[in-house]
Amino acid sequence: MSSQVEAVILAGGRARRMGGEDKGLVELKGQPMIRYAIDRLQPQTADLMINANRNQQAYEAFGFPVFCDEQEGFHGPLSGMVSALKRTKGNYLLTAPCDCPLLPTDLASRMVAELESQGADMAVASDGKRHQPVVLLLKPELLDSMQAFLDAGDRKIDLWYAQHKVAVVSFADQPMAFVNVNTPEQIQQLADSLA
Ligand SMILES: Nc1nc2c(ncn2[C@@H]2O[C@H](COP(=O)(O)OP(=O)(O)OP(=O)(O)O)[C@@H](O)[C@H]2O)c(=O)[nH]1
Ligand SMILES: [Mg+2]
Repeated sequence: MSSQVEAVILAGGRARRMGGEDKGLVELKGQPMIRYAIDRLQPQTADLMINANRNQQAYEAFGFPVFCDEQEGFHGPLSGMVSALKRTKGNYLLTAPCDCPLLPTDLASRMVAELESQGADMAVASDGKRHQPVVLLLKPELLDSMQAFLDAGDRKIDLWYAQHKVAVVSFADQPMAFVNVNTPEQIQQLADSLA
C-alpha cells in the first residue's frame, strides 16, 4: 500500500457502563481488551499510538506511544481524535475504539481503497446497517475543521463529518467485526461466544 496509515486506539473514555474501570485494561478471556485491538491493527498499519486519559504507565507497557486528550474533562472521542491528528505523521489516520476486540483484519486497506476511489476527505466504517462513528479514516488536513467544531462546543462525531465528503465502507461481510463491549455482561457474553 503506497499510503502510510497510522492508527490510534481510543481508550480515553470514562467507561461509566463498565463501572468506571478503564475499559482498555479490562480483561476479556485473560487479555486486556486493548490487546485485541492492537493485535488486529498493528499488522495493517505503519504506526500505532494509544490515546488514554488514565493509567498511562499500564498503556505504555504495550510498547506504543501513549498520549492524553489535550483538553481535560472527557469531552468525548473527537477530543482524542483531534489530539491524535496533531501528532500523526501518516498520510492517513485510522481511528478505532479500545472496546471492539474483533475489528476487521482488512480495515485499513478497505478504508483507504474506498476513500481514494470516491475521492473523499474521509471514510467511516459501517456494519452494513449503522455507521461506526469512531472507526474513521481521516486525512490529516481535517484537523482544523475538527478543532473548530470542538472549540464551538460541539461533540457529535456524525454532525462533524456530515460537513465533509465521506466514503461509507461496509463490512457487512463480517457480522462480528464491530461487536462493542461496554458492560461487564457484554464481556462475559463475548467471552462465552469465543469459547
Ligand atoms: N480520548 C477520548 N476518548 C473517549 C472519550 N469518551 C469516549 N471515548 C472513547 O470513545 C470510544 C467509544 O465510547 P464509549 O464506548 O461510549 O466509551 P466510554 O465513553 O468510555 O463509555 P461509557 O462511559 O460507558 O459511555 C471508546 O473507545 C472510548 O474510549 C473522551 O472523552 N476522550
Ligand atoms: Mg463503546
